[in-house]
Amino acid sequence: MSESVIVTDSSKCKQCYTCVRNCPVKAVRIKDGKAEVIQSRCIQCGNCVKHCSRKAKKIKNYIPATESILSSGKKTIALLAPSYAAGLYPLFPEEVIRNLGKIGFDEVWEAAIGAEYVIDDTAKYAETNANKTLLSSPCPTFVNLIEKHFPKLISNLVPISSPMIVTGRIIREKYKDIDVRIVFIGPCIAKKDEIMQDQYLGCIDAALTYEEICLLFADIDRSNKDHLTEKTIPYYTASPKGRQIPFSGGIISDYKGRFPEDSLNSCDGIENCIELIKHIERSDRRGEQDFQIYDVLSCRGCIDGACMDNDLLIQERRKIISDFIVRNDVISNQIPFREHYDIDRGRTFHNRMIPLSQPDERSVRDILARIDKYSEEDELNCGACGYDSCREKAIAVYQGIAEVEMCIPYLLSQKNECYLKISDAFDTVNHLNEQLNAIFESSYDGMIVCDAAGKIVKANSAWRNMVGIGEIPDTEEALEGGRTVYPSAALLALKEKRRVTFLQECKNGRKFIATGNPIFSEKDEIVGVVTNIRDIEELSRLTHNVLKKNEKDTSTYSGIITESKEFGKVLELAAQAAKFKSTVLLLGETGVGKDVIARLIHNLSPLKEGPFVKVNCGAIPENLLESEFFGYEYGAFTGAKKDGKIGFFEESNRGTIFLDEIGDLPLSLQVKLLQVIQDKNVRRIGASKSESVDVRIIAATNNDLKKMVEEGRFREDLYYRLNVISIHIPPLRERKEDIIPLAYHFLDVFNKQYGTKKEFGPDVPTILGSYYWPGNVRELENLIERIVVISKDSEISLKDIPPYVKQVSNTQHGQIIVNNIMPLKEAISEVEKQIINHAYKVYGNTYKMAEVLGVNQSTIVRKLKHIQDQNK
Ligand SMILES: Nc1ncnc2c1ncn2[C@@H]1O[C@H](COP(=O)(O)OP(=O)(O)OP(=O)(O)O)[C@@H](O)[C@H]1O
Repeated sequence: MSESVIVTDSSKCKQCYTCVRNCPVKAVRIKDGKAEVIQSRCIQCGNCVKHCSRKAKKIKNYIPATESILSSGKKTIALLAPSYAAGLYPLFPEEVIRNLGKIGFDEVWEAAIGAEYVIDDTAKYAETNANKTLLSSPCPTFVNLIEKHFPKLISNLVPISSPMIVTGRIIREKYKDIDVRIVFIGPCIAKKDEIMQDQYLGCIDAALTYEEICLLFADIDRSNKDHLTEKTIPYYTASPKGRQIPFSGGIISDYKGRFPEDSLNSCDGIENCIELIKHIERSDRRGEQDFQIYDVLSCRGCIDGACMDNDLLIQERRKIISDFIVRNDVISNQIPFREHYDIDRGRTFHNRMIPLSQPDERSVRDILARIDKYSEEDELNCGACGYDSCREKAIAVYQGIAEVEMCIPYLLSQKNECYLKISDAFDTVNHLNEQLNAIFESSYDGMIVCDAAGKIVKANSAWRNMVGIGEIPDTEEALEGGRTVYPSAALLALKEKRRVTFLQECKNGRKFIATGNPIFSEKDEIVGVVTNIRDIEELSRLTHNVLKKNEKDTSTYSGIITESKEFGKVLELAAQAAKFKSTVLLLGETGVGKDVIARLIHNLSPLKEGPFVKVNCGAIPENLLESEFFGYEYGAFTGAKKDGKIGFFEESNRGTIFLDEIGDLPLSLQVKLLQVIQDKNVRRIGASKSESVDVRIIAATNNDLKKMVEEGRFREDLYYRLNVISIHIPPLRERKEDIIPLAYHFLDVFNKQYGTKKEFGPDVPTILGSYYWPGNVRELENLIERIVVISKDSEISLKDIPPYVKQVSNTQHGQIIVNNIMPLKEAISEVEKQIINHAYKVYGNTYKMAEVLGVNQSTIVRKLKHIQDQNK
């Protein structure tokens, strides 16, 4: 195989894929992001060279070879392509000939001389091969196209050498006894390849483009040696017949009269050529033949060759050549070439096709999936990769000539994802730093960080205040040296390479519990130490104050403890309801505080001086209910007290009757209750007349009364009578803020009750705060009582907490209660938000949260940030 005519300068290639896009035969391979021409597929049309804005495509340079030819002392002949008059414009032909002489050529020949033979030979061949469609062969790009991509049509090519080769052979025949050197000058890249073909070796020695010859001409001007090198050289010219070959259809224009006009056609432009080939293949298959001879040129004629380097329009070039065709007076010594040489003008063609492997459907889909294209919808076919469709590109990937990452939309989405990850990581780091600083600075403990030499690199204000130091001295002596603290936990931890805790005294006389924590590198070397100091006395004072403050804040409704918004609303509603005598219905699970609220309403109401009578409707035997509620007269029934009995209603006259567990009231009594509410009258059993009563009714239940009404277990009319003002008291798990204050409250209550001074140890309130509390406040109250009674030490520690509380707290197995119907996505994000918020309140530490919630710490940081942003 001949050497590459077009190569890529990879340092200039910038992955724009323009060459891939413009290559009509996909002869560009992308490897490691760089384009390279696949010589075995390249047809040297020059499209990639023309379209590369980076000028990264280089064509084989014959200038050095030409220069050595010119200085070889041998007879040198310049062979000008038939388009030269337009290609070298604005140089006029006479100037071109003169310049060629100046740079050292001995003669100039027009390749159009050989064209005359080619035209005749093609006609003769056509006459003897009338039964097949013939394709002219002077255009080397078109010949490459057939040989490398459509070899089936090789037999359609006219086996005649090009005008360049034919003229070259004539020259060699004419000067067969002389060692001549021939340099072809033309507009074509493919000519550089043609001269290297085995069958033409030794015919043409170099093939220059017009641009290259101009560079050599430029040397004349630079050397300013015009007068020294001036010589008149022979110039062999062709007839008009040969000179028209650079036009599209140039060969067949001579055949008028010789062939029927409807048997001749021309085709130019590479895309049209490919279409023509497909058309002929189809026609051949069908045994049809529409034209006998096609004159084919891959460019729009040689006048539009790949290396026509001037700015002329094609029409202007056409005009120049048309004028030139009939000019016979270019220079004084031009020699119209009329000699005849019987040389070999034939040629052979070869099948040079190297087929690429074809993938099956699955392989294509696999490749597409690698760039997130799973369905046809994902295939954008944007063409940015140089291929018309994602599928074509996937096939090219399979064939090893494209790279899967060449997809710009995919790369952009990757870039965005990457950017998001990086910015997330930055956010996380910043956030962590901020958090760390905030924690460090706001810590109640005094904290310092020292380097491996024991020099303080960071100290929080608590530490400075506690040890009584303003500025931290910038020396290793800052600690023990100045006896700021003694002994220094930091220095001891550094020395002993382990965590140390002991009582430490400061210069100002204060004593602290100090802990030094050495920090080790991955190589197990000490890189520093973090020390914290804690003033135990101060801490206990503070705890006491906090508890006192809590008591004060939460005692607006004496004995009722709350810190939550939810329960705060209940209190507000209760206070509002208390102002009127309306019936109030309290709804809520067992132990949530319905009793507490009922008493509150009574105490805040105008009836507060009157009685508050609580009746547990579920606890009274059914046969006694009526008499308990309404009382009875003397001798009303067997077993009745002698002097009769006053009922609950009468007992609560001018006060409040609190009907707890109202859902347990049998239907028979529900009717009677309804009457009392409506008539405000009660009649004792056995009595002849009713007594009026002035009672505020508060009912409570943990049942779903509405459902009971639907099921016929509770009277609807009574339900509406009771449900004038309903107050829902949320369960404790829905107002977690109340748990810890209530826990402290009950601790206080039972300490007083049992004469103890028990305290919660570390982590106990946190564990209590995380428990699910199905029995609500009552369960909490009972648990604290039990702990106070049972725990042995004055500090209540985790071992005193029953395992079921710890277990549920630790594993967060709390049941999630769903009250509303909402879109699942919203619900999930709401649950996530609540869990994260809750974990944050409980742990206040993203690492611990991550551990408990079973996700990465970075996920926690990101989600927390998202939640906080939402709340802004
Ligand atoms: N906010 C609160 N502050 C202080 N103690 C409370 C509070 N809420 C409830 N308690 C106490 O919790 C215990 C249970 O409360 P309460 O009896 O009011 O609940 P309940 O809803 O009426 O229960 P049940 O449905 O079982 O009758 C009581 O000892 C009560 O004093």
